[in-house]
Amino acid sequence: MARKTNNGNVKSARKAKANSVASQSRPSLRKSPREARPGKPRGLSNRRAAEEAEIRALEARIRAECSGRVAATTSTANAGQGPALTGRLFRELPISERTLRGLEASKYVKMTEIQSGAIPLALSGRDILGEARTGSGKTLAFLVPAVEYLYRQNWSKMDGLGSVIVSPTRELAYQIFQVLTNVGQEHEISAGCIVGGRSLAEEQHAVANMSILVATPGRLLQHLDESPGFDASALLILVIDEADRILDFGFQETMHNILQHLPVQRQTLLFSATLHNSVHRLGRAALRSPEVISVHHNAKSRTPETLKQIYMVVPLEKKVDTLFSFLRSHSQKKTIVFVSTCKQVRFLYEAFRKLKPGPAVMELHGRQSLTKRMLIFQQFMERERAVALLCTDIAARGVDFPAVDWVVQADCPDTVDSYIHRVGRTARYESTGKSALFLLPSEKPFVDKLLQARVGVRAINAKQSKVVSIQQKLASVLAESGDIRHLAQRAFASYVRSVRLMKDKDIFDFQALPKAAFAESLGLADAPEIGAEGEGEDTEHNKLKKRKNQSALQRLKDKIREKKQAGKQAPKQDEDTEEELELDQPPSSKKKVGKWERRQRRIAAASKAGLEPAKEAATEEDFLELVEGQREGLESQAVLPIKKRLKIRKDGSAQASRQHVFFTGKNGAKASSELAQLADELRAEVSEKGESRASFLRRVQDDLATRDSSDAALSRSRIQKRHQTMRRKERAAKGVQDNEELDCESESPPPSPAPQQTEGSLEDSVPKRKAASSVSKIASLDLEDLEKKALSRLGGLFA
Ligand SMILES: Nc1ncnc2c1ncn2[C@@H]1O[C@H](COP(=O)(O)OP(=O)(O)OP(=O)(O)O)[C@@H](O)[C@H]1O
Repeated sequence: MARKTNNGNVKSARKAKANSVASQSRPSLRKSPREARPGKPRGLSNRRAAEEAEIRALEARIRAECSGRVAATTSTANAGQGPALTGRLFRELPISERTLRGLEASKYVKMTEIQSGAIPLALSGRDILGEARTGSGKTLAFLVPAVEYLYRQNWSKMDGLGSVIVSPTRELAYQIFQVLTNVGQEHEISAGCIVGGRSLAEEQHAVANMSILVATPGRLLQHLDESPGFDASALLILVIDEADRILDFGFQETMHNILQHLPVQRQTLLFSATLHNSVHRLGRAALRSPEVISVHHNAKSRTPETLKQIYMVVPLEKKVDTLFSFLRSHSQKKTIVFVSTCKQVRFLYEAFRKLKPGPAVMELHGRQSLTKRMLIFQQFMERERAVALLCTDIAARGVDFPAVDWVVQADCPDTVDSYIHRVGRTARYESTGKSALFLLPSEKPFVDKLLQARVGVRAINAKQSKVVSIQQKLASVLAESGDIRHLAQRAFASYVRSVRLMKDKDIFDFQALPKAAFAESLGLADAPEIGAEGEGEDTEHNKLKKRKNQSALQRLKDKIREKKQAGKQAPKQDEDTEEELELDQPPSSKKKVGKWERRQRRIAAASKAGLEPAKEAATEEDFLELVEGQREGLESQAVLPIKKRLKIRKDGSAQASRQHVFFTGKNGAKASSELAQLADELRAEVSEKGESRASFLRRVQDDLATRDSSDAALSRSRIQKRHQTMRRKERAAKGVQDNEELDCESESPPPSPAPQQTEGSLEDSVPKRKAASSVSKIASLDLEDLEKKALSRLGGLFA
């Protein structure tokens, strides 16, 4: 049985037994299994003798059943017509009992199309270029031949590296390795997984003894270059999974260097759900007259038929609200959310952790440590529902999370191929799934590209009533936490930069991005600058530049905010601390609670986040509505109006520039409400006269807004004048002249000093009762004044 070592490698507990025998001779390079075997002495035990007999029988069967050449492109008979499984059993293949037991223990009995197409050819020693839809079982299509080849060669650790599987990401490498340990559990073959992010020295000790390695390209090359005793010169079989991604990731050079270390005479298998031209180019360099197995070549759709795909047109400034609302409406689902950059993941994760959309949120991106990535990966695998994984494209390829209900692409992918891989994280194998793509209005041409590539998507709108605005909440979160504000700035900058760097300028229009509104939607006061370097980040240089361009008022506000935040600054967490790994609702620490209690908790959480609890129960059907009058798959105008709200920051300043800002003086508050009442009355009157309600409303509101502050100042000066007049009259009644009074004052004991009159502290200069009556009088005076002016204007308009 295989056992795991500390560094995650798997070794056979009994592999040493055969080593001494195997090391006596190495198989010659690029021999067919049949040719390679005779030079290799085998053990003498009965079991070994039985295995020898089995191997001989297998080789005979492979020659008879698998060696016939096939056409350059093979499409299976029922390509794309039905379930992934064919009627063919693994047991029918010429493979060892050990592998069969491993497959059956993992519940693999029947083969999928790509397996039944590729495995027999691979067993016969052919090079293969294999293309099949996401989730169609490509992993077994290359693992079974890889294990079998080594078994038939009686390969041991003394022979060096016999088989290597190259994967573009650590997560995928880890997953392939897990499948390998299941399928190969009965074999006495040592296997390991080597990926970046671990100690090279620790791995160096182990790799020299490995017969099969699953590796990321960079780390593999590092070992080939630097690890003493690591010998790949006798390699039998090279597998490149997600070959196109390996090239996209810029691993071309690395792959070519790796190939320099490998024998020319070897078998090579190359697999992906999307094989494009660059893969064929690599294929020419790495493969010898390959068989092209393209299972879904003639299928109606390039994506699984059990996948329902929709898209929504979401303006950039509504994206975060829409994503939050989507998760809230699908709180019991298992969802993967893709965004363009690590920094967006970081920000959304921290923000959503605070605002709690409903499902537990998790984050996965390339800036996490390996340990953390693996932990999150494992945790998301194990969660069955009520969880949302926010991630970058590192989780887009190959990873096989079970039972994912929804894939949401919050940012448009760079290519159709990326789209196909992302949505492929759901509807895997025989299960169903759904995907939603958010497109900016300027990105709508991407739909045509999808349709041209045989990817059917339907236009859907989000129901307006189900989209909640979290902008105000985000602004508060940012005001409270300097760290999250910093993340928001970085998320903004990295997204904008990513759009600018996109190659497809027909889809990605950097100029069309509503940057200020986008920044506001993230809770930021204004858009961070996007410069050539250190873009949008809080570098000293950027801060200085920003300050220079700001108004004096803005600078003062920022200063106050910074001071406040300095007081509240939470202790900074180390990026890789274990606390950060904890989920919002870790399943292990959860006590079993009743339905009622769960609901109460949900309500409490929702009200804490300032959200109405009733909405939390909304279902996906409540959230989505089909765009009417649209042909399936065609573009639509899916606009998502979201209620405009007055955004008041913690420091009291209003956020949106076109908002009506109320006068905040003690008298002003009253005046404002009365003015609003007047405006209402006038509106009713005007609608009778037939003026457009909207234009009138705008006019009166503008008028009121500009007048609020000047009226308040006017009121104060009138009160002052009236008081002075009253005092003068009182004195005149007493027969005292102003100058006499002054003289008197200098001679008599000094009266208590008159309070200084400052703006907004009018009542302090007069007795309280008097002040109150004055305020109401002044307010009504102003109203009369305004009313007269408004009516005279209306009279002019409607005369
Ligand atoms: N023959 C089979 N019988 C039952 N389940 C299978 C079989 N083959 C594969 N599966 C299951 O189907 C799922 C998808 O398989 P796999 O990850 O190999 O797909 P893939 O084609 O490599 O997908 P991707 O293109 O996304 O990498 C896995 O959960 C796997 O266990």
